[in-house]
Amino acid sequence: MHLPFLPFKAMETAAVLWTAALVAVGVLYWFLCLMGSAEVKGKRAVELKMGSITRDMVQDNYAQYWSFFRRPKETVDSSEKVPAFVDTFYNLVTDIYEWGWGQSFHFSPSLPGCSHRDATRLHEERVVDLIGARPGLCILDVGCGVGGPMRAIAARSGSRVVGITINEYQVGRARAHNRKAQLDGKCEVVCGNFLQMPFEDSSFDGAYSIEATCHAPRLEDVYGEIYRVLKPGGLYVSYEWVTTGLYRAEDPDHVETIQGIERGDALPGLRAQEQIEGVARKVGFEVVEERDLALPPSGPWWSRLKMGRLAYWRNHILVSIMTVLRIAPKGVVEVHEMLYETARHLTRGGETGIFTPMHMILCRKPIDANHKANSSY
Ligand SMILES: C=C(CC[C@@H](C)[C@H]1CC[C@H]2C3=CC[C@H]4[C@H](C)[C@@H](O)CC[C@]4(C)[C@H]3CC[C@]12C)C(C)C
Ligand SMILES: C[S@@+](CC[C@H](N)C(=O)[O-])C[C@H]1O[C@@H](n2cnc3c(N)ncnc32)[C@H](O)[C@@H]1O
Repeated sequence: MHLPFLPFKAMETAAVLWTAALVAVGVLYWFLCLMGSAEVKGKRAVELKMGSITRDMVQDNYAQYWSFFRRPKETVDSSEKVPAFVDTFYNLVTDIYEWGWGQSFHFSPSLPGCSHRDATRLHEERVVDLIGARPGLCILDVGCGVGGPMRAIAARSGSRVVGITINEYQVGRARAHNRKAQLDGKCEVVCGNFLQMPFEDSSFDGAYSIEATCHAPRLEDVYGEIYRVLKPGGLYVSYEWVTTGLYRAEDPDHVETIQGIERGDALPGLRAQEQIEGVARKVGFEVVEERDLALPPSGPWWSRLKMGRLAYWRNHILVSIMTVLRIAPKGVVEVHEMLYETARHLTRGGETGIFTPMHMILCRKPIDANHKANSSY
């Protein structure tokens, strides 16, 4: 009487097992391939590469980077090697940034009721108004990353934008994004060092840098180059990473936070807010306006970092699984851990108010600059 019931039970169990297996495969696929892709889709977890570094060299490159930027600030500061290590840094982090943050590698004030994506775009479009970018002008993006800001600024203003980055891998990514966004007619990307730019004197109508000049060992070198390539009367705006007036060098917590930011972001040494204006004037600029865009009424720029904590854990599990499966090269877990630590220090810097990534300075190259320069020789 019970005989027909047994096979039915076995079939039911098998069906349950098969369904569970299928669901598990589906969840794994979703976890590995779909989830955690950048806000503007383009990078997925399974596509993480380490820039132009070959798989077997990732761990070595990370070790070299870490031992260089862990050194006392005074020895990093003056080193001629900084641009090469910054290049290594971006080989290591570019894909992780795109995957976990998007195509714009900077912060923005959080705005109530506004998505991160919109807040980012508005922070970028502010540049258009500040430097008066418009159709027919050619604008320089100093330290352009993979071109998120460049595309927003070209689309909004109608200007042609030329970006420069030291990292060859970013050049390839930026050009691919430009083509995909059908902005390759307006946006151009060049690989080079912003301390010695491959551009003619007085060749740009305007210029901007978003969270990039902090990588220069001496700010006067990059500001001097920007001054050189700008046309007289041209405007330049920069969003600078600086310590604020609340920073106390005698407070060990402050020092630990700032050093943590420097180590994890390839910075030769953060400058103080009040130094920026003097450097701009020293190279010849007139300073039109200077303001910390992080101050109220702006919402906290670090809230996006805090909200992302759960996602960082998921990402940590993902990169660990992918390293075990040999999909990602060895060393990615360490790089990811370094970024996690950096996010902690950046958040602390924001919460204590000792650090801002958006000290805005707007400068003009004097209209009679070339005349002045010629007559002084
Ligand atoms: C201007 C610079 C970069 C600023 C930011 C774009 C990046 C600073 C710290 C980065 C991140 C920290 C944590 C990562 C997280 C652990 C990972 O799972 C996903 C990516 C992060 C969120 C990553 C994204 C970019 C940053 C916010 C510097 C270099 C001058
Ligand atoms: C944090 S990213 C910001 C990128 C971009 N401005 C954005 O907001 O998305 C800093 C950029 O500066 C570039 N950079 C740093 N040092 C450089 C140098 N010496 N010459 C050229 N580019 C440099 C990096 O390659 C990177 O593209």
